[in-house]
Amino acid sequence: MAVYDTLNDRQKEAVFCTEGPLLVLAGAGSGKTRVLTHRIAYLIEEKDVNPWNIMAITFTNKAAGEMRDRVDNLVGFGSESIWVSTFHSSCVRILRRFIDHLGYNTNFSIYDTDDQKTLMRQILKKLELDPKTFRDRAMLSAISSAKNELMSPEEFRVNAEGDWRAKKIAEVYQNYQEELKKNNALDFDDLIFKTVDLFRTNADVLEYYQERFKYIMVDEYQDTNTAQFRLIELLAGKYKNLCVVGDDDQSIYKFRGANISNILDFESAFPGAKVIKLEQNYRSTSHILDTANAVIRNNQGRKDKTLWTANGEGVPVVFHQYEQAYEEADGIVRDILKDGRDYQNYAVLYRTNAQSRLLEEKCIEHNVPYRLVGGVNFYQRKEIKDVLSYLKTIANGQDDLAVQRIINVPKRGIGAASIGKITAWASEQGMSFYDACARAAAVPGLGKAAGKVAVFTGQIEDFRDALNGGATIREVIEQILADTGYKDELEAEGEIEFQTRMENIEELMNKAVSYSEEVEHPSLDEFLEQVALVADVDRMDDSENRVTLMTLHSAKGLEFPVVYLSGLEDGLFPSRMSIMSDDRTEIEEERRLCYVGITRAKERLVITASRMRMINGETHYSKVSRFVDEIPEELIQMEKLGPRVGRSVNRDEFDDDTLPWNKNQSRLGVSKFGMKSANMASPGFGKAFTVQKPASLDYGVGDRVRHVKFGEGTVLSVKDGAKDFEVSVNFDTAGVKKMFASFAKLQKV
Ligand SMILES: Nc1ncnc2c1ncn2[C@@H]1O[C@H](COP(=O)(O)OP(=O)(O)OP(=O)(O)O)[C@@H](O)[C@H]1O
Ligand SMILES: [Mg+2]
Repeated sequence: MAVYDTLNDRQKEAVFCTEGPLLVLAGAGSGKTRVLTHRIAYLIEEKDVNPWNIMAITFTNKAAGEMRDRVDNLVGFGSESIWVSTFHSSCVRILRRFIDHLGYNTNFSIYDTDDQKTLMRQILKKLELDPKTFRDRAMLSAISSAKNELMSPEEFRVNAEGDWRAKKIAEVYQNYQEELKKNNALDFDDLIFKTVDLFRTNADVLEYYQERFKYIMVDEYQDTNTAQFRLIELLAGKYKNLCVVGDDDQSIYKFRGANISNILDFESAFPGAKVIKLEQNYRSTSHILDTANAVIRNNQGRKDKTLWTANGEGVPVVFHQYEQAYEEADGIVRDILKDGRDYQNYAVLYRTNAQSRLLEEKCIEHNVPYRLVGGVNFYQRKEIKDVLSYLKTIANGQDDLAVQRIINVPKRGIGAASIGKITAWASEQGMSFYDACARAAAVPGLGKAAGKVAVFTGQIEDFRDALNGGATIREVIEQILADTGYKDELEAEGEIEFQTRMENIEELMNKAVSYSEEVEHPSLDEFLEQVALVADVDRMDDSENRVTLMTLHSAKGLEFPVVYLSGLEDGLFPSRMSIMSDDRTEIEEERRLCYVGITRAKERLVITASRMRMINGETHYSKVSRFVDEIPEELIQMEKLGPRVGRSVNRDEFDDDTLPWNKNQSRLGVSKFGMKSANMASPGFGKAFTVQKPASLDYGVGDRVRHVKFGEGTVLSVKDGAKDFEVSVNFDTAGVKKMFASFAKLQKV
């Protein structure tokens, strides 16, 4: 029984209690997931339960994979026939077998968000509903909520009585379901909805699965929604060997229909349920744990839990406030390098995906390998590549790939065949693709497309004129988005995608603004050059030893020796929306998210914030997050930093009076200032691109130097600019480039 010896008594109790409903309700890091894996092992090894009869449900595919690994390690055999999967993938397996009972074909397709939107747009058109009043995204979200609550179109209609808009939505829902069925398709929410439907209407199918899954376990139970609850209730209906583990303090998916009462009402839903509370945290030091407890204590209406640890105090939690968001990112990466462990020991967590951009950049700049979880590398994102391709085309039009990328984005009716003809003629004439486009009328066989190409080059010329006439890069980007119809095309894809993509583009615009503020004579060429330096991530090696960058939401259930919680600013985290909401539970959900973040850390927790952050091209001044204020002073250490990287602060200095707002002025603690005033307010403003200017350079004119991207070259000139050395290098293959010394990091060879 050596395996179980590593469990404490409470954990053992939970592992050995195999029959009947069981709720393990416990705080973070108390070994809930560990109980589940050991319980599976115990069932198989000690209770002779056939692995085939065990189902374990986790929240993400990643968690499912980890759980299977853990079970594999413990049991070593038979783990492949245990169902360890997410709700959705379990349901797909069930439906692939039995959905014909509901009149679908078992080879049904699963619609992703894009498919859903396409379908929805068709329906809105068919029903002649004004797409401004009935936005596809809003419709889909209403339908999703209905499905999460197991509400059919008919029920929706009955509920909608007397409400004109709701009645319309009911009609949309009805049509949407009919179309899905016609296409033999299910959307994501249908997977669970239809499985519940199948079980409710087919007693024999339900019984088959009840017999099959004699033992059911659910991790992260606090985040199940009503439909998922029903599903579990049905499956466990016969044997009632259901073990769920969760932590009401970690419920962070209310916006996806998670219903916290599933966990709070477990005992009434499953009479005779045993409840076990785990109180020892094995993950974190007491400083970290006390910090987490101090924060979550501010939520009302929670089941009070005591959580202690024998891990010792550990090092204090550290808090840094930086002046600028890029300094914050830089400070984090430098701290990682200073701390000096293998990279895989670190996770940097943030509230919104847009925050990853600066972190990625600083990792690249400092040569720190990283993995971005649940997101695409900023510069690999379609919209960023598109906008950069426009800028490259405007800059000189010599980058054929860039021009070809956007010649039909947004759609201008210039097809692959036309592009092929232009390409062929361009190479025949020995000119660039863009130059050929500019002479479209001369391209043989282009026909009607020639006119469309001319419209495109006309637009590019307009943008060039604007730039030459003094427009800023940001203004040109805005003009591109509006004049080409790019923004409209994005918007047509649906609200969620639109918002995310626009946020990313806005990040790029922030970058352009920072750049323009920084240099005396900003130029598009130089901007693109600087972007190219950081956009190049290909040289990253492929090893597992990387820093993890991810949102707080995707960090659930995971643990890391060192965790950085970044962007702890009122208005960002907690989010501006939650602060403005009259519904107190919104802030409480943010606070739970903060609790999740803090409790990911095993040994070291570093909390960071920035006083200024660019959001949508405007500088926002933010107060330190209220969550930081909830941490008792004795637990948190304000560390002094060098003046260039960040200013040392102690809590008194955060007093509202010292900052350019006061409590009464701004409920949000966020004030907006125009760029100029922001610049005056802080002499250090706007250095998103430069690292500290080196005191001197160890190379001079005539020396040979190496650059990570451009290779070797000879230094042509060095200019001692106000903020940095400007170095001009003639690279052997890449030609002459002008760059900032601190940024280019040239090595003398
Ligand atoms: N009895 C124990 N002895 C030693 N280590 C333990 C014990 N119980 C749990 N741990 C370790 O503590 C850490 C946290 O455990 P686990 O991930 O199971 O907690 P959890 O309650 O699921 O956390 P979360 O709420 O974040 O999901 C893991 O590294 C686990 O291996
Ligand atoms: Mg867990």
